[in-house]
Amino acid sequence: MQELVLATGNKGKVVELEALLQPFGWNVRPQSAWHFAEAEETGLTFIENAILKARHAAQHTGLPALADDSGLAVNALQGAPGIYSARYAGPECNDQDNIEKLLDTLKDTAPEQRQASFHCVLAYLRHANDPTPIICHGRWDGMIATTPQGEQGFGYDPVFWIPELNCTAAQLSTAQKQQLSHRGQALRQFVKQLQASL
Ligand SMILES: O=P(O)(O)OP(=O)(O)OP(=O)(O)OC[C@H]1O[C@@H](n2cnc3c(O)ncnc32)[C@H](O)[C@@H]1O
Ligand SMILES: [Mg+2]
Repeated sequence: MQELVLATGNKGKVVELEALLQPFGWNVRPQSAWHFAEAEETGLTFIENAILKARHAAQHTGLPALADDSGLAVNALQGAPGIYSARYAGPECNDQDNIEKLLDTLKDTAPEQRQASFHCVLAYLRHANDPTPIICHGRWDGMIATTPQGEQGFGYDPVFWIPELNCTAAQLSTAQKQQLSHRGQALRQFVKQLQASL
C-alpha cells in the first residue's frame, strides 16, 4: 500500500487532503503522528515553501511526503497576503485576526475592485533527496466579501465570495469546495501525475 505523510500542521488542510486522497486507498498519515518541529517557511514563493515542508517531513519520517503551501492573493494588494497568508496579522495570529486585518485593509476598496484568488501548490517528494518532486498548482478565483459568512472550511473561507454561487467558500460543504477549490484542482493534477510516474 502506498504510504504517505501529509506535511502540514493545518487541521483544515488535513481534512480536505484526506478526503481527496481517500478513494485511492493509500495509507495517509498526518505529520502530527510524529512529534517534530514544523519546517521554517523561508522561501519567497509557494513552490519553495511547499518543497521545504515536504523535504522536512520526509527527512523526519523516512516516508514519501506531500506538502501544501497555499494562500490568498488579492489583486488590489498586489498579491498580498500571498505566501504570508497564515501570518498576515502577525506571527501568533489566528484565522479571525487575519480576516479582520484583510477586511480593514480593504475597507475603502469598492466591491468591483475586490478580486482575489486562492492558490495551492502541492509538492510530493518520494524521499528527502528526491531530485524530481511532483509539483502541482491549483488556482480558484473569487472576490473578497465585506463581511464574513458561513461556518465551514477554514482560513479566509468566510470572506472568499464566489460570484457564480452567490455565497462564500465557508457556505459550501467539503465536497462542494473540493470540486472548485485550488486544493481540489492541485490534488487532481497530482494524482494523475503520480499515477503516470509509477
Ligand atoms: O504550513 P502548514 O503547516 O501547511 O499550515 P499553514 O496554515 O501555515 O499553511 P500555509 O503556510 O500554507 O498558509 C496558508 C494559509 O492560507 C490560507 N488558506 C489556504 N488555503 C485555504 C483555503 O482552502 N481556505 C481558506 N484559507 C486558506 C489559510 O489562512 C492558511 O493558513
Ligand atoms: Mg505554514
